[in-house]
Amino acid sequence: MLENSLRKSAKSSAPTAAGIRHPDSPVSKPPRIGPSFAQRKALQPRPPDAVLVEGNNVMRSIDRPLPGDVVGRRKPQLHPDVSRKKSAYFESEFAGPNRGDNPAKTRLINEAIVTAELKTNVIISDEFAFITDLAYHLSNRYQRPMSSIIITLHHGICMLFGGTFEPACTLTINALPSLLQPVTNRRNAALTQRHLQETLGVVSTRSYVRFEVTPEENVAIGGKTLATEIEGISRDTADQKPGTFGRPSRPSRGIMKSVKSLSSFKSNSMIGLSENVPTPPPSNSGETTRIATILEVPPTPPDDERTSQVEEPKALKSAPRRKSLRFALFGNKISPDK
Ligand SMILES: O=C(O)c1cc2cc(O)c(O)cc2[nH]1
Repeated sequence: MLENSLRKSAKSSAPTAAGIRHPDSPVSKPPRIGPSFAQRKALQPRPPDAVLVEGNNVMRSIDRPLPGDVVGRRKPQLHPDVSRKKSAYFESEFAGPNRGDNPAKTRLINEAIVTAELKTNVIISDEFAFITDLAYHLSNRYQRPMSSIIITLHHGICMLFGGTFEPACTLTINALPSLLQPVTNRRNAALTQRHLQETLGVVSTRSYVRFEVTPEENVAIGGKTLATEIEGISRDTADQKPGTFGRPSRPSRGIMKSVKSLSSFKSNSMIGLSENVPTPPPSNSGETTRIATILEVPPTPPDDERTSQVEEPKALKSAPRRKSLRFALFGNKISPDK
């Protein structure tokens, strides 16, 4: 597709274990190949494992800074329970699940789509693994099902970032205003840039994340905006209140229609994980694999999603690699070297 010299030179460079190749920069010299990602990860200084809640296997760190914390500033130590509740409060306030009193509306909002567009000059040979990992990361960050995540990936493109062609990327995230609050953005920027550093090998200083608020009026599916859909639900709910006089509810445009329209959209045109619809095969293989059961609401972010101490690796041509979500989903069905 792209036949420019950047891509050609990148193509000629040896692929790494992760199947990711960084373009040889015509401007600055490409970095020397260093130790593998696993070796670098093992060498990285990591804070000692957090004290676990006594007597069980809860793996969540209690020393993780809360959203809005200035890392490094001394703060009074909170009791672990208080700390966890406070963290959970922020997580649920700024990212779903929203718990309104209208279930149909709540569901629409909790399943509102988050789109992400990633552009990078790095060449990713296993697009499926990369995009699946990113989708899982965003599904976790924004607390919505995988079927509510849309990602477009443009890789191996010609990108001049801050005057050099070193590995870099831009990521634009579109979501409803409630999901893109300043505190949430601060946290998600750090966590997502760290994710990109680990999966793409792009240091956070060369990864530009842009959060774009997209109001309900500005998104549509099936010819109807989300705002219209929500208004319809509210109107129908008001109509159905006992003792109120409103227009009779029309079954074809009622609550169930609204919910059904979204779910049928999800199962028909999206991955439809809960429906056991086959997922796209890895781009480099012809096989079709069924995804195992996946939780509708993703689990609490794993312990490794700490915002602090995001290490900047030396610029390396070797590909970073971390265990793909696919292995959690598919077990041994896919060979790890794909
Ligand atoms: O952006 C969304 O998540 C979104 C838009 C939209 C429009 C619509 O008519 C629906 O029924 C659902 C929906 N979700």
